[in-house]
Amino acid sequence: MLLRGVWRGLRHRVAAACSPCIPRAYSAACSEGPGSAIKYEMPEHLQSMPQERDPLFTAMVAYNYHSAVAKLVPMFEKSMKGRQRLTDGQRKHRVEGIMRIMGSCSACVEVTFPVKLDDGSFTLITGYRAHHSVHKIPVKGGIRFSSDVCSDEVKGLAALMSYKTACVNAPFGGAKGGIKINPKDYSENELEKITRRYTLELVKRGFIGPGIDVPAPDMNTGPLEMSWIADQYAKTLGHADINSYATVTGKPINLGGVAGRQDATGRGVYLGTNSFIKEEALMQQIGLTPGWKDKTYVVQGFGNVGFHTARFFTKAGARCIGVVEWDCAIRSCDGINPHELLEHMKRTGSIKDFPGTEPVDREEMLLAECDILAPCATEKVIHLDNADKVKAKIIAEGANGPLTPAADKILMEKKVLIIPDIYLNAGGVTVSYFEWVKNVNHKSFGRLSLKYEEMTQLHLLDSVQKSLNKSLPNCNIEIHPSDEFKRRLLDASEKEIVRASLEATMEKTAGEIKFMAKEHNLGINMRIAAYCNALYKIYKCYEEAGLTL
Ligand SMILES: NC(=O)C1=CN([C@@H]2O[C@H](COP(=O)(O)OP(=O)(O)OC[C@H]3O[C@@H](n4cnc5c(N)ncnc54)[C@H](OP(=O)(O)O)[C@@H]3O)[C@@H](O)[C@H]2O)C=CC1
Ligand SMILES: O=C(O)CCC(=O)C(=O)O
Repeated sequence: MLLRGVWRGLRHRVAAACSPCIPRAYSAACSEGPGSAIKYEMPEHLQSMPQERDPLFTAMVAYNYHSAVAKLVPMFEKSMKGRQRLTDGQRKHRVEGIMRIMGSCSACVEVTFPVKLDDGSFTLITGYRAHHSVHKIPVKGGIRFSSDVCSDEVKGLAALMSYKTACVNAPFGGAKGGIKINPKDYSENELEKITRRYTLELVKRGFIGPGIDVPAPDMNTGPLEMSWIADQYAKTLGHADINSYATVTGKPINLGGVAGRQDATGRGVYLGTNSFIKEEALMQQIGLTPGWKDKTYVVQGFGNVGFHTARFFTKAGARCIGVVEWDCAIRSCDGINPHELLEHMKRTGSIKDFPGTEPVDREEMLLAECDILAPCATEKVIHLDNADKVKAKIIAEGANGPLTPAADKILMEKKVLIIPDIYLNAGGVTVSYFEWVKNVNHKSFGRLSLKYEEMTQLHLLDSVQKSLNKSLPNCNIEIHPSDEFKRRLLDASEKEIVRASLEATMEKTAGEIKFMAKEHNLGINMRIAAYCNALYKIYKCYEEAGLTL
C-alpha cells in the first residue's frame, strides 16, 4: 500500500515533467480562435522556392520561416490583444515589426587576415560570424571549417540556430561562424594559428564572449579547436574574467567541457527519431510498423554526427545497410558495424574497402531502399532532381538544411516523414547549454548533491521497511535495492545527469511539435510544426521586451 502510494506519486511527477509544455499564452490565444487583421503572404521572391533546384541557403530558411509565420499570424494578433493601451493600428504595427525582425539576421562580420604557413610563406584566410535573432543573449552556434563557407551559408545557419534554440528551450539567440578553408590542406600548427587569429578578430569586433556569443563545434571542428578558442579568449580580452572559459562549448573535459557533449548531437538524433518512430498511428500513416526492430537505415556523412547517430540506431535494433561519404559509398545487406567502420576509417583514412561491404555509387546509396535515411553531412543533398527517387520512409535530419523546399514538397506528397534539423540535431546545442551553465556556475553537475541524494534514497528504503514492519509486526519484511536501483545510485555522475536531461528535452520538444502539427492541421509536416513551436516562443520574447530602445 505504502509503496504503491509512493510509486503513484512519483509516476505523476514523471508524467508531469514529460508532458508537452505548451506556452500558457499560446493555449489562451488558440482557444479564442483565429481571425486575422493582417493579410499575410509569402514574399514574392520566395514564392518559386518549391520549384528551385539550388536555392540560396538563406532563402530556403526564410521560406520555411514564412510558411510557419503564415500559420501563426492569428495567434500573434490574439496574443497582442493583451496590450490594451495600444490602438488596433499600433498593435498591428508591432506584430508586423516582430515578424520582420524574427526573420532577419542582425549582424554578420567578414574578416580576412594573413597567416604564416609552415614553409614560411603567407596566405590570406577569410572567416565569417553571423548573429541572427538576439531576442536572447548570448547568441550561440557552431564554427565550421569548409571551402564552401560563405556569408549566405553562415547567415542561413545562424537563422536555423535561432529557431533551434527556441524549439528546444535553450535560452540563446542564434549565431554561426565559419572559416573558408579545407582543413586537409593545413598542418595542425597552421590550423591552430588560423583558429587563434580568427578568435582575435571576433574579440576585436565584440563578436565573442560568455555573455555575447558562445561558439561550439560544427563541421571539421571539435574539442581541440574549441580549446584553442577558449585559451585565446582567456589570454586576451578574458584574462580578468572568471567566466572566460564559458565563451565556447564543446571543450575537452579538462578545460571545462561537460561529459556527454561529444556524442550529444548523434544521441539527440536517436532520441528524437525514437520519439516519432514509437508512435503507432504516425507510423501507420507512412506505412511502417512502430519501433526499431528490423528497420534498415542509410547514413550520409560519417563524422561526429553521422557516427554517433549510426551507433545509437544500431544499438536500438536497426541495421545500417549503407554509408555515404564525400569520396565514396559502401553497402552491405547484412549490416555495417559502426564501431568497426570507425576503426577502419581511423586506420585507412576512408570508409573505402571496409571488409564485408561492396562499393556503390554515392547517389545510388543515398536513394536506396531503406526505412530511414539519415543525412548527417551537409546542406541541400536532397533536392528537386533526386527527391522523387528517395525510397526511405523517414528522413532523420542530422545535418543542418539537408533538404531544399522543393525536396520537402515532393517527399511530403510521397508520405515520407521528415524529422527536421531544428529539432532533431538540437542535442548538441542542448548539451552545450549544460556546459555553459556548468562553466558560469563553476561546478560540475552533481558535485554538491550526488552523495546526499544517494544517502536520501537509502534512507527512503529504510524508512519504508520500518513503516511496513511497524504495520505488519510479524512479517519481518526486508527491502533491498534492486540491481538497477543500485546501479543508478552508484553510477550517478555528470554523464548520467546530462544524458537524462537531454532525453527529457528531446521528449518534451517532440510533444510540443506534435501538438503544433495537430493544432495547425499540418499532417506530417513536422518541419513547419517545429518552426511554429520555435517562432511562437521568440515572438513572445519580443512582444514582452519590445523591439527598439
Ligand atoms: N557537431 C555538432 O555538434 C553538430 C553538427 N550539426 C550538423 O551536422 C552536420 C555534420 O556535422 P559534423 O558531424 O559535426 O561534421 P564532421 O566534420 O564531424 O563530419 C562530416 C562528415 O561528412 C563528410 N562529408 C562532407 N561532405 C560530404 C558529402 N557531400 N557527402 C558525404 N559526406 C560528406 C565529411 O567527410 P570529410 O571529413 O572527409 O570531409 C565528414 O566525414 C553539419 O550539417 C553540421 O552543421 C548539427 C548540430 C550539431
Ligand atoms: O552546440 C552548439 O552551441 C551549436 C551546435 C551547432 O552548431 C548546431 O546545432 O548547428
